[in-house]
Amino acid sequence: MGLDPRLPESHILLSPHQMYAADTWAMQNGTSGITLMERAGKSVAEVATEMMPHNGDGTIIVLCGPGNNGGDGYVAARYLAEWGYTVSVMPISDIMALKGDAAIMARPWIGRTRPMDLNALKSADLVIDAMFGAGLDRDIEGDIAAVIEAVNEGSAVVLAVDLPSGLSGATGQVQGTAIQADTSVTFFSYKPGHILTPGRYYSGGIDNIHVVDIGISRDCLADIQVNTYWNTASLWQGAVFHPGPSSHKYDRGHVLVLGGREPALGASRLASLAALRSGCGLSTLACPSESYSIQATALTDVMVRRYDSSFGLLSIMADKRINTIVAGPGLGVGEKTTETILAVLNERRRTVLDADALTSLARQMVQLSDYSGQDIVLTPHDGEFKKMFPDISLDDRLSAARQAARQTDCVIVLKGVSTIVAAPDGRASIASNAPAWLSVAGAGDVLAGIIAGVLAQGLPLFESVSYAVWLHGKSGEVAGRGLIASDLLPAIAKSLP
Ligand SMILES: NC(=O)C1=CN([C@@H]2O[C@H](COP(=O)(O)OP(=O)(O)OC[C@H]3O[C@@H](n4cnc5c(N)ncnc54)[C@H](O)[C@@H]3O)[C@@H](O)[C@H]2O)[C@@H](O)CC1
Ligand SMILES: Nc1ncnc2c1ncn2[C@@H]1O[C@H](COP(=O)(O)OP(=O)(O)O)[C@@H](O)[C@H]1O
Ligand SMILES: [K+]
Repeated sequence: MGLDPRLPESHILLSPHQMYAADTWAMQNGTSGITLMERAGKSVAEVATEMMPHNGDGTIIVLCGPGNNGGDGYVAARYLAEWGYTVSVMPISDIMALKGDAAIMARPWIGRTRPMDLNALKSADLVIDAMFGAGLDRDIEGDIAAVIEAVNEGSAVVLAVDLPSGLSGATGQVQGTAIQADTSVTFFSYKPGHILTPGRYYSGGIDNIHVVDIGISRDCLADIQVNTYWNTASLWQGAVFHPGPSSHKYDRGHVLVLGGREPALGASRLASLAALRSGCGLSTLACPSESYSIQATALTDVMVRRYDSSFGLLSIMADKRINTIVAGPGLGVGEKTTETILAVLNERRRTVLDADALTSLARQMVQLSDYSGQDIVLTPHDGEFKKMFPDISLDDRLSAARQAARQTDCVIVLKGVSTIVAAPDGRASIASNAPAWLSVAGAGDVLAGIIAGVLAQGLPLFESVSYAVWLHGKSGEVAGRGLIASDLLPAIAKSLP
């Protein structure tokens, strides 16, 4: 079982560097490194027993690396041997070169230590991967890569200690090659690499990543600048708006969606309906005269207005109750769209820029940072991101989203399997709840509408956008396999927390 996302602070993610700070804090406040390692290794052994036949049959091999991850491995091997399992250690480096806590923990190991044997690894029942964890600092190559490949090709069930070896805890990327684990045991908190993809899959999937308490007090967090979060209820539940008995629709905001011309008329309809479903009080779709009658006929719950120029748009926006704008879905790419967006931005409402708006802005190189201090959300998928930020590499998506947020002073929603929300102040959330079948035409339009519908309710920006991304993923799960974008609309209502 993974961590319960409703637990307070379960959303905190610590990078490997921050985790070192937490370990150090614990050691300076009375818990020795040996004690932490003893608890870490014991918890690994406990999880291992759940992965083995209960009659004690089967063989376990513990692959031990040159650092403290290897130290955890020696402790786990000792407990498993004590509990009657057939366990051996296969070190991947010279045992005499072990240092510090790992050297101390290797000493009491009196069980079988065997030389590297790839065939034995392939046919073991369980392999415990204690090669590298937080200390991975370069790509895996050569003999160690061959060990990893043998484990991945073999039939053994694999338990990773802290992180699958070869996986970066900071980025979720594979460095050279990585262990494909069935289960992982990590300490104190998840790391970003467990939630980001592909790291989440290498770690065994979110339900198979155990977070265990090794006695580090939460007080350490006061000294660590936590700024990365798992996008779950514990992050935003305090910020979600629950209408009270006397609440009125005007308390819940009014979203204006800018619609365009054929052939993408459905996109803006999806966004305007998604906004309503997400709890805003009113939703209006403004569209050019030529598409007015089509949109007005298609929509019952959304008000439809016409505008043919920026001036026309401004007269609609003279209604100050309109507090959130969505521009992009079906709007068309070009100078006219850029002009419309600039007119909207000057009105200083909360604004979601998606799809065609992003492509248009990328072509015109508008300085979004000129609108600094305004609540603007950009929702690029990878293609749009590359056009908007050609100088930012997407190899490390978390850093990329953060960099773009800083550069534009906007909130960036970098869409994908693990959608990232990054704020200009450095905070970022990573979602893990979107099912693969959410990737359908129009799903992005629905997301833009959900974000606007939540933002219209006036709650804090970063938490609101993170919540909206979660709600979108949850709606995909509720709508189920085979969904089309419009199926998400009724599913939003069923997914509201
Ligand atoms: N006292 C502590 O600090 C605790 C540490 N813990 C464990 O310690 C781990 C971190 O320990 P370390 O900092 O020693 O780091 P690791 O044990 O993850 O690895 C560091 C060692 O691996 C080598 N290395 C890194 N990348 C390599 C590559 N690509 N190819 C070959 N060699 C490579 C480094 O040169 C170094 O010798 C955590 O992941 C966790 O499992 C836990 O026991 C809890 C307490
Ligand atoms: N493999 C995947 N698993 C889960 N969600 C995904 C996956 N691929 C894409 N998504 C999500 O699907 C949505 C697609 O949005 P987008 O690319 O804008 O599509 P469109 O423009 O057709 O509406 C985004 O919310 C994205 O995060
Ligand atoms: K490991």
